[in-house]
Amino acid sequence: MGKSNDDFIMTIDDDDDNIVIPDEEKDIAEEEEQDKDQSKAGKKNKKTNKKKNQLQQKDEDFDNQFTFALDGGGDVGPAKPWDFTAARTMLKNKDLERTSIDDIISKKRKETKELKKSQKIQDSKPAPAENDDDDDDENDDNDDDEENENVFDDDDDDLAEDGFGAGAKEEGKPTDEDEENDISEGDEDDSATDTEDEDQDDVNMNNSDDDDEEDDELEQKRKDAYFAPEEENVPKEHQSFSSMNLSRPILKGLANLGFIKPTDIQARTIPVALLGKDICGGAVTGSGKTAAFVVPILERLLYRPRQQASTRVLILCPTRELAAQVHSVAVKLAGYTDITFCLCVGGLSVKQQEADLKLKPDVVVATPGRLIDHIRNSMGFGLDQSEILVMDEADRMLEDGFADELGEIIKSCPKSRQTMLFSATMTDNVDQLVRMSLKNPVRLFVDKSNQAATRLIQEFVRIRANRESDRSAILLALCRKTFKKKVIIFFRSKAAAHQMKILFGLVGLNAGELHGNLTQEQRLESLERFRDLEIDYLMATDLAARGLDIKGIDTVINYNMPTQFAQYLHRVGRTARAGRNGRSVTLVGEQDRKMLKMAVKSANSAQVKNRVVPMDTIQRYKEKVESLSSQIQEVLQEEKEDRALRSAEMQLRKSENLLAHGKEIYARPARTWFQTETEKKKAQEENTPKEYRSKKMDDAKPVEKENKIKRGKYDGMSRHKRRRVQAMEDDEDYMKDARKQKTSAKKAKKAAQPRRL
Ligand SMILES: Nc1ncnc2c1ncn2[C@@H]1O[C@H](COP(=O)(O)OP(=O)(O)OP(=O)(O)O)[C@@H](O)[C@H]1O
Repeated sequence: MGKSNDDFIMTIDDDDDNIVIPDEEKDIAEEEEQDKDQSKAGKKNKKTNKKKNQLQQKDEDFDNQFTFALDGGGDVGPAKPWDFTAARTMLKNKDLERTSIDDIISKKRKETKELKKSQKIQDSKPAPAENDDDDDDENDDNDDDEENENVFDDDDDDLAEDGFGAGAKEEGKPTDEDEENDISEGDEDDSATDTEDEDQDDVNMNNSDDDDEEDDELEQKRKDAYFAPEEENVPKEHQSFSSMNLSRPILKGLANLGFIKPTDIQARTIPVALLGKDICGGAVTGSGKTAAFVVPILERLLYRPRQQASTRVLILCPTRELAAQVHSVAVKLAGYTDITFCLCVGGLSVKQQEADLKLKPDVVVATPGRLIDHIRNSMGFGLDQSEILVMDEADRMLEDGFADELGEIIKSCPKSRQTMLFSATMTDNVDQLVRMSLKNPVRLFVDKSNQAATRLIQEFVRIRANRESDRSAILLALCRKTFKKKVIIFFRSKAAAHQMKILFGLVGLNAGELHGNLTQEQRLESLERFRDLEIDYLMATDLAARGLDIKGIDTVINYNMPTQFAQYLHRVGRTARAGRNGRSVTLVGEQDRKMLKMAVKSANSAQVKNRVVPMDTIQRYKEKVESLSSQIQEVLQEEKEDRALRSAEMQLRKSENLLAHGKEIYARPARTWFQTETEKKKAQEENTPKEYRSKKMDDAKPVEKENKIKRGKYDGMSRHKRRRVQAMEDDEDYMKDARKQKTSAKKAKKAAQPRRL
């Protein structure tokens, strides 16, 4: 039956060997002590343990084999390599009070406790012990903690019992054999044994490989013609930054961040980028791509003519937070130079940015939307002097929502510029790169594409088809018992992230949130509080999936498996960064099987684990969640009312402002956008891109050839459909690659076998 699923199922021994979760290693007695009261003393205790664990873990979980750990690399940088100082100075509405969901939640908790107390007092007749327990289960945190003690034991026992599944054993089926079949299906392709089954499998695969081969050859020819040959352009392997001919101020900036030895992507990118070549770069998450493009930019800028200030470099990022982070790292690296920067992202004061742009900063770090706003509406700002264009998370930029904006930005840059693209999931698809207008780029792919970091343990918790309603209970159980700090949890929607934050708050877990429904101030604050260990859990949407670098995130939990494999890699890439250990836990539904297979296939078997949450634990937490559902609704309602009140206040202010300064306000020129209102609306409604695009192209004459977006095959599809199709194509490509690798390995193996005479 191909490969057994032993490699995949986590046994208790495996667990001991491979899983280092400090909280689980504590004495049960110590846990009892800590869990019994969550009052002040308990919290203090938790903090001390938290610190102890941090210190202990610092030494234990760092991978000394990692390329840039030899000199202390990943571990010696400052605790806060970035901050949001620049972003904070540009916050709008600083004086406006905002809703504090935490206040509403703690008020609700207090009310519940008081209600419970008064019920007990009123009840003159002592309740039978059993009822008392039930009552406490629903409302009392301390008793809930006692449940956890049992749960700790349960969890340890049950980790290996079921082949793959939450509480599958309790359901009585499927049998272990069924489980093995399911999992080995996915594993078979990786098996090294020469079983008949596998040979059959190979025959099937080879058929499709034959079909693919012709296409591949053509594609390969196109690539050979398009890309600059790498060997010619990479002068040599660099073991240190000083061997790269970098100037002293840059070396000092690097040392200041604790960067002593370049990472692989830095060693390969910096020399090529210094030659002014276009670059298409890919390396796993957390491998130092930011410095790989910032360092050569700074070095080149040191030699800029200084007579006349102009904006020479543009760095584009898909999210505001990532842009703020890149800006902050760049400013720190340039700490010993006179290079100037400006952060241009949505959600922050346009006026302040306009003022900064007037000074013609050397480098602008921006999100596309706000940048276009400035190109159109900020007097005197343009990109006609730009010499370098960088697109971080470039593959994301090519997706819908960005593609049109990108075309507009590229149109504003001179053709002679240097262009560099980076992403952990970068592809070398020629069509895409032509669209990004790269010229004869050097392809610098350091790691095997579509892989997670080597120090990442990927766990999966199965959610059976009829048990989808268990998700919140499972998440709560995992967080109460096992993953207690530095956990980022990804959700598909803002509403789900918000509701879970409320649920966590109601059970006394310290959680924050990061998604698009928050004000920019709240978003920055959440990230900083999470970075500074003030909150243990960050409930996030994919807004936080790419690029964010928070030192020491222990665990990434995917409440839902993302629908694209690349997105999965970016999410789990928030941990196990810069050579450190990390763990991801993904709740996998029946519909996610394909994605699960891809994750398993792309990892070493030692990296992949199965986690089982016992059925009785799930049941207990489910009851808890259900008992809190009305309170969640009340909190949401209160929040809604508060928001309505605030919005009314804002309207009032606005009207007062209009009355007082109406003339001045109406005299200002209206801000324009590169699309007409109708076009914008149309694009937002995500409909018929073909009509929209062709109209825009006709309007914008003369249009540079490079901006003509040829995407005939997606024409007429809705945005969602197109994204789905593109994601499926990406995934197909990945599977194709995997099959190809396997076939060539097999061919090589056969070729290596001694031939009969
Ligand atoms: N040469 C170096 N020595 C030590 N640490 C480094 C070095 N280069 C980068 N780092 C650290 O590695 C971490 C990851 O870097 P960075 O955020 O640039 O990764 P990335 O490859 O861009 O990740 P992602 O794909 O998630 O965006 C950061 O904390 C950074 O400070």
